[in-house]
Amino acid sequence: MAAKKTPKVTPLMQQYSSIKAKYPDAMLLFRVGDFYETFGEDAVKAAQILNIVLTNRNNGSERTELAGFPHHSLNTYLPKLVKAGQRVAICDQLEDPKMTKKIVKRGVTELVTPGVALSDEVLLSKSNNFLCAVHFGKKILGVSFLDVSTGEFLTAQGNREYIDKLLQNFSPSEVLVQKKFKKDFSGNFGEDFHIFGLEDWVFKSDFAYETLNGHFETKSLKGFGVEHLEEGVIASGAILHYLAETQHNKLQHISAINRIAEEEYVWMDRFTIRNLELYHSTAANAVTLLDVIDKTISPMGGRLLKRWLALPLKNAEKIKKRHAVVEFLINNPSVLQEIQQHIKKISDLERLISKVATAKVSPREVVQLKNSLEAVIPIKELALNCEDEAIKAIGGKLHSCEQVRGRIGESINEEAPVNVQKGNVIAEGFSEELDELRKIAFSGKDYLDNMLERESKATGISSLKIGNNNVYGYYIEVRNTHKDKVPESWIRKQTLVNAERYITEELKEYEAKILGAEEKILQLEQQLFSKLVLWMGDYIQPVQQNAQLIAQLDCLSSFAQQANTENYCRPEMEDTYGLDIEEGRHPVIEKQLPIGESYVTNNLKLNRDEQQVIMITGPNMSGKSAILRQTALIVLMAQMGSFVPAKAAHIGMVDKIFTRVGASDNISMGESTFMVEMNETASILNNISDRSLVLLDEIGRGTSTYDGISIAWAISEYLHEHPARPKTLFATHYHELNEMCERFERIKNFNVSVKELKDNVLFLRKLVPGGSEHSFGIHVAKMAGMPLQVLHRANKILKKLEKSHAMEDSGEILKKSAEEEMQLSFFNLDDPLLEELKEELLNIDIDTLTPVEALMKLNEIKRLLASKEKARA
Ligand SMILES: Nc1ncnc2c1ncn2[C@@H]1O[C@H](COP(=O)(O)OP(=O)(O)OP(=O)(O)O)[C@@H](O)[C@H]1O
Repeated sequence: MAAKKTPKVTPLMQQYSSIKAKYPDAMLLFRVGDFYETFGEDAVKAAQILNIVLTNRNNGSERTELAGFPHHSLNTYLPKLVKAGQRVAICDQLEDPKMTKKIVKRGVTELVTPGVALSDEVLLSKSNNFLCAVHFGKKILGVSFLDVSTGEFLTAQGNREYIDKLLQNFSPSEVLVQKKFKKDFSGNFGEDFHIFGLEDWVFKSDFAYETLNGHFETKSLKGFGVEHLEEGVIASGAILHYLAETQHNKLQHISAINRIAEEEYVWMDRFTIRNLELYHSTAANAVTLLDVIDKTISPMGGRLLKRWLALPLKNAEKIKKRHAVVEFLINNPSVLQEIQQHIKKISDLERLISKVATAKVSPREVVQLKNSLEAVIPIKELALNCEDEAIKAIGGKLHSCEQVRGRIGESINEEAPVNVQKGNVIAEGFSEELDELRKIAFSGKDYLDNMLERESKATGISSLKIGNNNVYGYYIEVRNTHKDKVPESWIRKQTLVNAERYITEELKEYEAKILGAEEKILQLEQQLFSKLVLWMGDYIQPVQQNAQLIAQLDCLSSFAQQANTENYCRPEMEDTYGLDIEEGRHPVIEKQLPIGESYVTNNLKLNRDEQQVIMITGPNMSGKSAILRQTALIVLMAQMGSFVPAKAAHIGMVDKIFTRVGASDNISMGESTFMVEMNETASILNNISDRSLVLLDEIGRGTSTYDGISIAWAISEYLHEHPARPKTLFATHYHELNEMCERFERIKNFNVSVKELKDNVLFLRKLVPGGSEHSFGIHVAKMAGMPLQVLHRANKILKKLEKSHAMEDSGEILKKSAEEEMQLSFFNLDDPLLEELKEELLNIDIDTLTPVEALMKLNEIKRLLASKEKARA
């Protein structure tokens, strides 16, 4: 019996499988003819993401899914795949199919991942696209960020909190970690990132130093000031390794690595960045501060503004310099207008030059680059003639890039196409050879007519004809009657009934020329273009420098324009620890008020001597949070160099801003949320300095009233007693906290005033001295449309509660010390619980315990005892 024939896998699929095996984590786009095809699971995913047809095909041994799209649609489909979080390996044909009889050689030419993207379709113009690596060192963590589309490469190292803050600031599109730390990463920094695991050996010190020094062609990294940051360097090494892995080898634009100079910037942790809604917001469609203040024109300006916002300065001199420029631009509107007019003509210089470095630039983009560099010239001249020293300095540093502009101008056609294959890239007059070829290709008929005329005259044959066929190419046809006049040098090729066909030396030459002319034109254009792009590699740094300087001017102009239209004032940076804001406003809320309503301004003063902690009480919705946030935003805007929404502001430099917002709903979030809130608050208390600004919004409300009050009290007391005396705003519902001002001299009560009407309250939104008597939650419920029945019932309950509450002295409760609580009657010596408690207590290290931790401990002990008592009952 004949053996059953096993169907053979086709050679194409064999090739596919061997390539796919090398990229198991990526979707493989396999070029077949004019299509990119995907197979199997990749095809299922691609069809779903791209909404293209999924088919089946028999590839020999089995059926497999298949989905594909035309190769010229790559730019449309690739970004969709990457945005969906796919890593995409592009597998191209590496030789011309016409040149081989065997199966075409194929290989992966690029691996596009969310963090390594150069295509405009994937990138957002005003945002960086960072690839990040995090190295979990023994004691500290290292981090590195690279935007391959701009060439910016940064590194830092520090504790978990610091790395967390940086991850928030730079929001990377992809994070590389050691495979074994993938879980730790999510545990520490959340699930919001695309993580990719790399092998352990990549995160080795020797390998990293070698890789970086190799890339920069240096002996050490001292020149960049990062040699000593071993953990950071390891992370940076992993990034460069990953780029090589993903077939990104042209990285000339990554010309430096910089340390993120932590000490130069205001410290804001992740909660602060989120709470203040600086540039991302938890609520969909919510407007961020960046949305409101960003008046930049260029993409690089937009990116820099975001960076300035994420990293406000601490150096008063640098801050004042920016303020001075903004003031100058406000006072010289024509200069401002002119600068902005020219910036409008500048494209994304930074990304264009990166494309030059990676050889991904198109002819049209090269022309854009030239035109952008041309627009820099009038800015340079204007800046050089400016009275303002800082602008003048920018003018001095702007590069005129004459050679690049000149070379591009003379070599590239102003109307060059996007695709070099389309031709007409190189300008006329740049290459003799090219001009000659073009003449042949485009004026072939004239040439032949001329030749015919010449030959007719020379031979005296009037009926000569020039033709062309597939077998003999170009020929001259002579009718039999004139056969005898044919010169000897002509070579006879074909005999027809009435005529003979000949070729001549000239015709042969011409034919060789014209036949290849068009192909040669394309080749030559590509060659010349590549040569130009390569040559431009020498100008990467000056162009990058121009991009940076233009970005700075753009940001400062944006500040000036915003200050003008929104009536901001120049903040005074003072050598004090105080904060004095006159008629301050919230820059975002004021833009969102319904037409006809105007923002109610508020004065606010904080200092370390008299008014260090302000306790702000007031009903829900009265505007407590707005005051807290606007204070932080004004400080932040001032220190990033902007003018501020106030009539006047005197600011003693702030070095850290902390904000905490209490969990509003302890039922849905569970008790653990409360503990998290406490832990987060504890971390503030461990990090405060004498220049810190602390904003606490309803801290402690996620628990029972007395727990909440106790905790809020303890925190405020701690902040007041702390030798650093940080400036603090505390918004709270607990009017009980108003008692604190009697015991602590630098705690002051304020409330956001409301006018009580018969059944309602009117929000006046003015911050006025003094505490408030009771809370107004029910009034707000009414405004929110709560049914009357519910409101009546709530009113009754409130009255009852207030009555019983009056009998207790809340101050007394707070004074109850831990010792007293321990002397509870059910404490029996033979009780095993006592042992447990004794151990707990002996293990407490009083020297390092913060008040909040003490309270939490106390809470734990109380709970233990309570459960015991319950068991007895
Ligand atoms: N100074 C102001 N001028 C005009 N409108 C304001 C002002 N302050 C706040 N508002 C408006 O009132 C709303 C509520 O303000 P905010 O959230 O600050 O109140 P709150 O007292 O913190 O409330 P809750 O206690 O519920 O958190 C804001 O969204 C804004 O629309």
